[in-house]
Amino acid sequence: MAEHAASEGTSPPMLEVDDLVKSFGGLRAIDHASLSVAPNTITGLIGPNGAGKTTLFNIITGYIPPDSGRVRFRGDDITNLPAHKIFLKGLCRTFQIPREHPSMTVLENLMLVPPHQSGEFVLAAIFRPGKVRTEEARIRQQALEVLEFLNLTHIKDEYAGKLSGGQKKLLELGRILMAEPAMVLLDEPGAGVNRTLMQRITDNISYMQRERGITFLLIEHDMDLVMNLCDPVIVMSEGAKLMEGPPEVVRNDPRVLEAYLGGQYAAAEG
Ligand SMILES: Nc1ncnc2c1ncn2[C@@H]1O[C@H](COP(=O)(O)OP(=O)(O)OP(=O)(O)O)[C@@H](O)[C@H]1O
Repeated sequence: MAEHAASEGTSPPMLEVDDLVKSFGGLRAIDHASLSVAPNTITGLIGPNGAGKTTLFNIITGYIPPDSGRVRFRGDDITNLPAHKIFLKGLCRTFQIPREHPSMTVLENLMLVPPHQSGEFVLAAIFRPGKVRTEEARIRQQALEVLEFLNLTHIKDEYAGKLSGGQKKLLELGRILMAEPAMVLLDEPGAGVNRTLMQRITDNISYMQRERGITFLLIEHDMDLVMNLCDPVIVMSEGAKLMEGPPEVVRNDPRVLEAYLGGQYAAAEG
């Protein structure tokens, strides 16, 4: 974590959001939001309900256009690019990776992920079967390694539709590893999972950042997960960045408490 702090400011940002604005009718969901994510960090994005976190993710990943402002990924302006082009640039959101195919095995599900497999093309299979076989063998080997890493080898031949909710979440992380993106946006990876599984998910995200150099930006309401995993933490409130800092600083900042309590009071009054 200290390494991140040391490298901040020296390396160019992985992701930059510059003065974004997005309104839905009369409601300004994103209100001149600017923030950046440093490479090789697990950056947390927190904030009360309605702060604009999901809308921000939707704009970054090309699902909705902003009214104004820019998004840059590894220095490239990606504002208004279609979602699939952003994905191919290496910025991936978990649900962009196709959902598991319930009638295929866990192993087959992983093997489907990498883009541009020549095995997908019938003509390639007919005219260059050797190349297809080699590539398939390589992808199979990669999938087996991912399964071993996630401790899922014992269920590699199970149908994905039969997995428990927690196993499906781990398979989702496996699909990220297969896609080899530069950056992943995660929307509440800890939602609806028990503590043991939460720990496995946390460990896996840490591993992907540490060993594979993947940068993460994750929305999470579970403060334990945020405090254990993320550094820095960005706090959003009313459509813009309220503050950013290491988890222990954010946790104790009175502005953050006020933003959350304000939201709760508003909800209670509403
Ligand atoms: N498609 C939409 N049409 C109209 N209003 C929307 C739309 N999407 C989001 N909003 C509104 O924009 C505001 C920000 O919502 P958003 O979902 O981005 O917040 P959030 O921080 O992700 O909240 P939560 O933590 O509850 O998921 C909210 O007031 C929401 O009702």
